[in-house]
Amino acid sequence: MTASQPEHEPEPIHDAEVIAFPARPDTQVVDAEIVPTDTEDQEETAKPEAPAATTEVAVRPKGRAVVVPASLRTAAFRAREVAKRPDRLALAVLKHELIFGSVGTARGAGHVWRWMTAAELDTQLAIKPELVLTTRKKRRNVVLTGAGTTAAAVTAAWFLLTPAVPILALLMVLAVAGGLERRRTALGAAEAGHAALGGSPSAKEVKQVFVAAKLAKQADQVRVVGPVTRTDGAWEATLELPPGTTYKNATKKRGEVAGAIGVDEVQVALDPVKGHNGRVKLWVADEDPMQGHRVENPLATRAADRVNFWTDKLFAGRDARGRAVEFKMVERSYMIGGEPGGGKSVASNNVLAWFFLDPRTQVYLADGKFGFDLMVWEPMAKFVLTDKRPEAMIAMLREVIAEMDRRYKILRKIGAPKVTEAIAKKYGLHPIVVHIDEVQFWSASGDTKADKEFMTALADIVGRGRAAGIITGVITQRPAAEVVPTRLRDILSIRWALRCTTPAASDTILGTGWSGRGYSAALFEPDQRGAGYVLAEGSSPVQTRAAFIDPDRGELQALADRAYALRKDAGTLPAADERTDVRLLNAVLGAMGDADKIHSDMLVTRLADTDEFADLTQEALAKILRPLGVVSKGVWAAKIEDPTTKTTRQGYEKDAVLQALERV
Ligand SMILES: Nc1ncnc2c1ncn2[C@@H]1O[C@H](COP(=O)(O)OP(=O)(O)OP(=O)(O)O)[C@@H](O)[C@H]1O
Repeated sequence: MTASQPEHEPEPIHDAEVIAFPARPDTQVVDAEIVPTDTEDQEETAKPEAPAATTEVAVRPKGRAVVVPASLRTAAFRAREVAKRPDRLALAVLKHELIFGSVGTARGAGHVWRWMTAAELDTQLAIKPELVLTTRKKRRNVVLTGAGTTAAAVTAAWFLLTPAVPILALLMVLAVAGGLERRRTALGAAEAGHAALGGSPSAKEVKQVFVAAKLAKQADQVRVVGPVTRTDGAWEATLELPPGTTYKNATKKRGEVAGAIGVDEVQVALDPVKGHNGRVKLWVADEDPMQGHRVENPLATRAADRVNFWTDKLFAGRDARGRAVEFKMVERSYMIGGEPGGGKSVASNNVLAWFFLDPRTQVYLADGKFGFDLMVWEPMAKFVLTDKRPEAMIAMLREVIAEMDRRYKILRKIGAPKVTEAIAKKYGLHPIVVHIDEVQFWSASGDTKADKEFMTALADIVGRGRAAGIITGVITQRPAAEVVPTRLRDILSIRWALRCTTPAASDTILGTGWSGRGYSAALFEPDQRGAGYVLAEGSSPVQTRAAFIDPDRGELQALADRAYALRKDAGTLPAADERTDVRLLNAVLGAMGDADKIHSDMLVTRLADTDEFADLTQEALAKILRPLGVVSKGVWAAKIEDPTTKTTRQGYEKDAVLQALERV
C-alpha cells in the first residue's frame, strides 16, 4: 500500500492532527520517500475514531541530498536503456536512415526523370516538336551513359575488389539522400517557398501548398489533374479541390497560396476551369508580371491602323500571363480610378487614342484639373470644357442629352432599339464619347445642389446613352462613395481600378465585395506602375498591366497626328473656332499685336488677360505650341518692362504662328 494508492475507499476526514517537523533552515527538501512509521508512533498519533487514511508519513532521506538536474537524469536513464538493448537502437537508426535515404533517393530519381524527359518543355511539344524531341534524346543519352558507367564500376568493384565497396557506396548514397531529405522535411511547409518548390515543382509539393493555405486538411484531399508544366517564365497546374471547396474559395485565399509557395501575390493567378467549379488552374510566375518591360499598345506600333468603333476591341494592356486584355466599347461606359501616380492618365490615353483613331467618333473632353493632360487630343475633340463654372459643365451635358433625345426620336421613328453601325452610317448617328477626368471636381465640389445636378445629368447619359451610341467615361484619383456614388458606379459597365490605397477604395471602383474575394487594387506596390484590375468582359476582374504609350518617345503625339490626319481626310475635324489649338494660336497672335515677334514672358503676361489661357506658364505654353510647329527661340524684341529697349530672349515669331494656323 502507498499513500497515493490506498487499498480501501478513503473515508471522510473528521479530525486530524498536524505533526510539525523540526525546522532545519540550512537544508532544503529536494527529494523524499514514504516510509512506514513505528507502530508505537502510530498508536500515539492515531486516535481510534480518526480516519485510517494512512499509516505513512514523509521523512527526509538519510544522508546528504545531491542535486541532479532532470535533463541529466533523463540522459542517464536513456543510456541505461540503450546499454541494455543496443541492437534496438541500431535497428531504429537504420530504419530511420533507410526511410529518409529511400525517400530522398526516390525524389532525386524523380528530378532526374523530369530532367531526362524535359518536362519543362511539355507545353512546347505542339509548337516546337523538334526542339523537344532532340532535347529529350540528348538528355536520355546523358542519363543512360551515366547509369551504364556506374553499373560497370559497381560490377567491377564487386568482383575485383570486395562486395563491401559497392555496399558502402550504396550506403553513402542513402546517407546523403537521407540527409537532404531530412533537411527538406525540417524546413517544412513554412519553407515550401518558390525556391524550395523550384521552377517545376512536383504534384505533391503543389498539393502541400493548398494544405498550407488551409484549402485542404491533407494533401491527398487535393488532386492534381494532369502534369505540373512549365510555360514561359512560369509553372502551372490544374487542381481539384476537396469536395465542397470551390474555385471562389481558392481565389479568396490567393494571398495564402502565394505565401505558401513563397512568391508575391501578384505572381499567382487562380483561374476557373470551365465545367468544374471545384477545379482551379494555378499559375505561378517566376518574376513579378506587373513590373519589367512596359506593355506596348499595338496602336502605337501598327502605324497604318485606324480603329472601327463598332467592330474592334480596345486594347487596355496585358494580364499577368501576358494575354491581351481587350474589350468592345459598343454600348459600354467606363470608369478609371486609382491613387495619384497609379497610372490613370496612361490608362486614359489608351482609351482616348482608340476613340480618336476612329475618325467618326465625336469626343467631349472635360478635365477637372483644367491642365494640359488632354491637350494632345483637344484639337480633334468635338468640345473641350474650359470654363470652370459648374453651369458650363451642365450646359455641356445638356447638349449631349439633347442629342441623345434626338437620337431616340430617330430610333423610334425607324423602329430600331439601338444605334448600330449601319444605322449610324445612314442617319449620321456616329459614336459620341463624354470623357470626364478628375470627375470629383464636379461630383464632390462641396456645392450640394450643383453636385446633385451634375450627377443627375451624368447618370441620365450613362443610363440612356448606351443604346443611342453615347459612351460615358469618368476618371478619378479619389475613389470614394461621395465622388462616384454607388448608383452611378453600378451602371458604368467597364471598371478599371489602378493602384488604390485601401481595399475599400478599390471596391468603390470595382464594386462592393471584390476585395474580400481576393481582387483588390490595394495589393499593388507603388513601383508596379500601371498595375490594376479591369472588370469588363468576364465575370471577375482581371489583373492587368496597362499598356504604356510613351509620350517621351513621341508615341502619344504620333498617335494624335495620325488621328488628326484621319479626321482631316474624313472631314470630321471640328470647326476651326471650336478648336482649342486654333483659339490658342489666335490668342497668341492677339497678344503679339503689331509686333512680328514677342518674348515668352511678355506673351504669357498678355495671355493672362484672356479667360481661357490665363493660367499658362511659359513651359506649358512651349509644350503646347511645339507640336503645332511653333518653337520658341532667341528673338530680338522689345523688353516687357521697357518697350523702348530691345533685347534677345526666348520668344516666338509671328510668321511661325501664322504658318501653324494655316496648317491646322
Ligand atoms: N502602364 C504603365 N507602364 C509603365 N509605366 C507606367 C504605366 N502607367 C504609369 N506609368 C508611369 O507612372 C507615371 C505616372 O502615371 P500617370 O501620370 O498615368 O499617373 P496618374 O494616376 O494619372 O497620376 P495623377 O493622378 O497624378 O495624374 C507615368 O509617367 C509613367 O512613368
